[in-house]
Amino acid sequence: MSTTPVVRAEHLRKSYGSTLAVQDVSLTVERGEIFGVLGRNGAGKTTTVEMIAGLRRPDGGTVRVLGLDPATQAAAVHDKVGLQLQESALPDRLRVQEALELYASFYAAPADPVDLLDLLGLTVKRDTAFKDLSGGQKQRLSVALALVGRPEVAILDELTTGLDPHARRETWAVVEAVRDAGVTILLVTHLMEEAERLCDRIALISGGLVAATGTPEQIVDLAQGEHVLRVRPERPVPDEVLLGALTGVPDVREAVVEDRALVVRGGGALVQGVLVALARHDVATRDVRLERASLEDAFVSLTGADGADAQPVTTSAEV
Ligand SMILES: Nc1ncnc2c1ncn2[C@@H]1O[C@H](COP(=O)(O)OP(=O)(O)OP(=O)(O)O)[C@@H](O)[C@H]1O
Repeated sequence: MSTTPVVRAEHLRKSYGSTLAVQDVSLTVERGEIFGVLGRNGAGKTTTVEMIAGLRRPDGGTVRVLGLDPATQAAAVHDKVGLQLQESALPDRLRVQEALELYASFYAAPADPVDLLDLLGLTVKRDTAFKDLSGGQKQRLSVALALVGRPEVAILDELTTGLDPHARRETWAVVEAVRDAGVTILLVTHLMEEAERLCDRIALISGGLVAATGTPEQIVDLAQGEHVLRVRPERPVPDEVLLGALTGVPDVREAVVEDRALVVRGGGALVQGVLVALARHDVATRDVRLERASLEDAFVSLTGADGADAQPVTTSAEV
């Protein structure tokens, strides 16, 4: 039995003057999942979620949130969507619980601030002024504020940017707790580790287009270089002999020598091909390790060149 998706966006398009921020984005978010919108800075992620939240009107395409049109049914969408946007700021002296109570007063049937403080690990900070919170605590408060209207879906934009690794991990745990409490989550991030750790499915956005959609594993598999094989020769072998042995071996896409180990990227029957080729060149091996390529490898492979804003890709792969 299929249920209505929480979010269905089809062929969204949005320009700012001559900047085509979102060229063609389609995505579907199902109930109960953490869905990641992943891409580099400037890829069009925030513009996409702002159209989903009804903060911006698309130039083209359609959005439905729980069957509602955010452009024409803004009030109804507002009741069902909790928004945590980049860099939310509150008055310095406002205390944590006061902020929650203030936001709760905007809703007819808000969540209990005490429960939210507990869920987000802020109970001990409830009397602390906003300016005295750490970066991670401010972010958790911003999530609490996004949840105060008891939304069915929460949009969290660059939630952990600027946090140290410890605070980041704590925030991830909070996001999972929120999902476990029954809220569907649309998570905007440029951090691949975050997407891999948290998301059930991801839309990888590049140049205003969807480069790939799927689970983190599916996206990794889609990318070239599905596997990374690391082989250490038993005795020292010159680099050129190691690399030369791989000439013509099918499925090898890239090979380098790192710290005396041969590191080979490729797909298909990579292990067999490499080990047979080395044996033919009398290279005995020990310590053979096959690793799956990371989402980071896939990200680079699917969104083009490394570095700043990626070039638009012209194909979209739905997996
Ligand atoms: N209000 C605006 N006016 C003009 N151009 C804008 C505006 N907002 C975004 N842009 C441009 O649109 C493009 C997409 O921006 P958007 O913020 O959607 O990307 P993003 O993927 O969320 O990036 P980031 O991670 O840096 O927030 C960028 O080139 C950006 O400079």
